[in-house]
Amino acid sequence: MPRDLIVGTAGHIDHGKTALIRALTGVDCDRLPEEKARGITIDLGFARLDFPDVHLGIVDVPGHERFLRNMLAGATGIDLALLVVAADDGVMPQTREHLEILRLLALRAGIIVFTKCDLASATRRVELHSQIRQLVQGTFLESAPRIETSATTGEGIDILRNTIHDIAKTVPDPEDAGWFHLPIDRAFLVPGHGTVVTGSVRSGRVAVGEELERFPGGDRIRVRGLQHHDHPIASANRGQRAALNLAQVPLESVHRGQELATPGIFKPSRWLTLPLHTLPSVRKPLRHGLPVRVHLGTVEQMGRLFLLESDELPAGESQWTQLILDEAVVATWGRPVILRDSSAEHTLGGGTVTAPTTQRLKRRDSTILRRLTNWCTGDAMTRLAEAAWFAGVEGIDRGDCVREVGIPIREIDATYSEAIASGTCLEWIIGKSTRLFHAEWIAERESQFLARLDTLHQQSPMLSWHRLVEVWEPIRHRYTDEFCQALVGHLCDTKRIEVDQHRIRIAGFQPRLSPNLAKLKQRIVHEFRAARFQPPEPSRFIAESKGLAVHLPELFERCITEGELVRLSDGLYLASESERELRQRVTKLLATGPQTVAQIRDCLGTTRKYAVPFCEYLDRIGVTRREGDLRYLGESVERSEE
Ligand SMILES: Nc1nc2c(ncn2[C@@H]2O[C@H](COP(=O)(O)OP(=O)(O)OP(=O)(O)O)[C@@H](O)[C@H]2O)c(=O)[nH]1
Repeated sequence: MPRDLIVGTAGHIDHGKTALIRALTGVDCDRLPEEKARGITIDLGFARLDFPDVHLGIVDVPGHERFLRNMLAGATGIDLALLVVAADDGVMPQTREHLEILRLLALRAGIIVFTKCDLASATRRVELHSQIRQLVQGTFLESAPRIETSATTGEGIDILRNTIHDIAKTVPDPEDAGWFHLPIDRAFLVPGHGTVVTGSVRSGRVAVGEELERFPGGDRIRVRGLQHHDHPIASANRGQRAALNLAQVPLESVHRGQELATPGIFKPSRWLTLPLHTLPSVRKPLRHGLPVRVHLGTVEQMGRLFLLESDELPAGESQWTQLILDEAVVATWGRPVILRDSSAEHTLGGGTVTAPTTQRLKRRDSTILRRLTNWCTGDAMTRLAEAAWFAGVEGIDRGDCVREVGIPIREIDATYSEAIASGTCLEWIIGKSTRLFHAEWIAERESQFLARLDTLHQQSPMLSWHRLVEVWEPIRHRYTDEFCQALVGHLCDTKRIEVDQHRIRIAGFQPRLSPNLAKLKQRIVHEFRAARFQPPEPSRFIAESKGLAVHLPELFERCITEGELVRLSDGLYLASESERELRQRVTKLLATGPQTVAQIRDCLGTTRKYAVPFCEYLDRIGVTRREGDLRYLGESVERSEE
């Protein structure tokens, strides 16, 4: 199977790009009547150049500075550039600008083509080589082949054709992202067929009959037919020029700048975050808030610059930047963006998108800047983790990974699992969907939550529990209820909190007593000890505890958990020593034979009021056993004696 690649021209107006493509392929790319009349290229032109092992789609771009937006739309999808320089003119403004744009588009392969060499003497040609050597120094074209040609005499055309073939063979196979993406660069009507759009396929594959998503808008459209350089094809793949016949789509609704993609990958956003590099030719520093013209794929959109590191970005420097666009666009990690000034006179700079959907970020925040750098330069797992960190409470899912991490679909599962296995990310079920969160981001939320709970414990040290809503209230506006539930569940699973229905507390929390409460507790215990088998009623302490009465139930609970009191029944307590003595005395008495409640009462030196519930308590715990009016030794005692 031959490979498919896209070749694009670049260079100053009238430097012979269109004539060169005609000489190479026989195709005249200037198809508009106005282009023919004025002798200049206005819009993109297309041709093909096929070799047995590689098929090249050629995009011819205009050189005129006024049509730079069209040049950008064409240059966005190319794999190999032909930088065209007319031998008589030499390096001119758009030679420089187009080269800068190719660099910003992160192009790696290209050829320098000197045209109109029939007009240049041998000395001029030498000069030209030295001029271009200086221009391309330090760029991807530094060691590119330089071919002297003339479309008029045919000089060098065959050599150029062979060189294109050789270089095309060296262009590494672009990674197959596994999903279809085509930025639309043309739309027209074909009588009898309807609307047709064309573009360079940036990734993946589409077949006739498949459904795609169209952006902006996100509506679904069906591909009724496909063509490749005027020939019907069943499917179109990366690196091909493709024409798609769209079913039931009126021409008026389609235009350059729209994008077609496999459904579910893109998410429109008005925010793009990227490290922005300014061109050395920029005349004055770019200011924070500057209105700019943003080119992304074939899209051109007005927006503003938000500098994240300082208030100005001088020429030839880089800085983390957010672009806020007037209307939402679609991007993925690694997609190139070019910025021009608002009046479209100068290219200012560009970069590749790191965060395609992250909303406004805090400026001058070292954590954010460090994490953005990780997201930009890290391996797939690091990028995924950072995307999850920036997604915060939203988390990310597998679909988001394609867009935010820039990895092929087939690698998602492995990267996703690695992030979980390494402990970098946590996978939680939120409502009905499974989302991935950054473990550190979650840890920060957990600390906030625990700190809040701790504050409540400190404010009410006697209270063992707090209502969940009370803990959650101050921060709930930032998180969904489903997220709150997942967070509490995780804190509980990891044994950092205890949950009792809608009440929570820090695991192992023991209420602390204020001095007044400690005194009250001491008095209670003292009185129970002194009263022995005629214990006071708890309600007795209400009057004397004044404002502390509300804490009495908890105070009694605490006396029990600390082993000072034993609860015999509702409202009836004994000091622990008395309860032990009760069991011993009654056991001893019953060892002599069965006894009535009255006999037990006398043995304990108490009243009937207490003797009856004491006996019932002893029955319950198996110390005694009732038969009619008599009490016998219970099972637990008999067992312990066996
Ligand atoms: N003598 C000579 N003239 C040439 C050659 N190639 C192109 N020309 C002439 O140069 C002029 C511009 O050529 P084009 O091919 O339209 O230039 P272009 O770079 O495509 O122009 P734009 O796309 O408008 O920027 C035309 O009049 C061509 O006939 C060449 O090799 N020798």
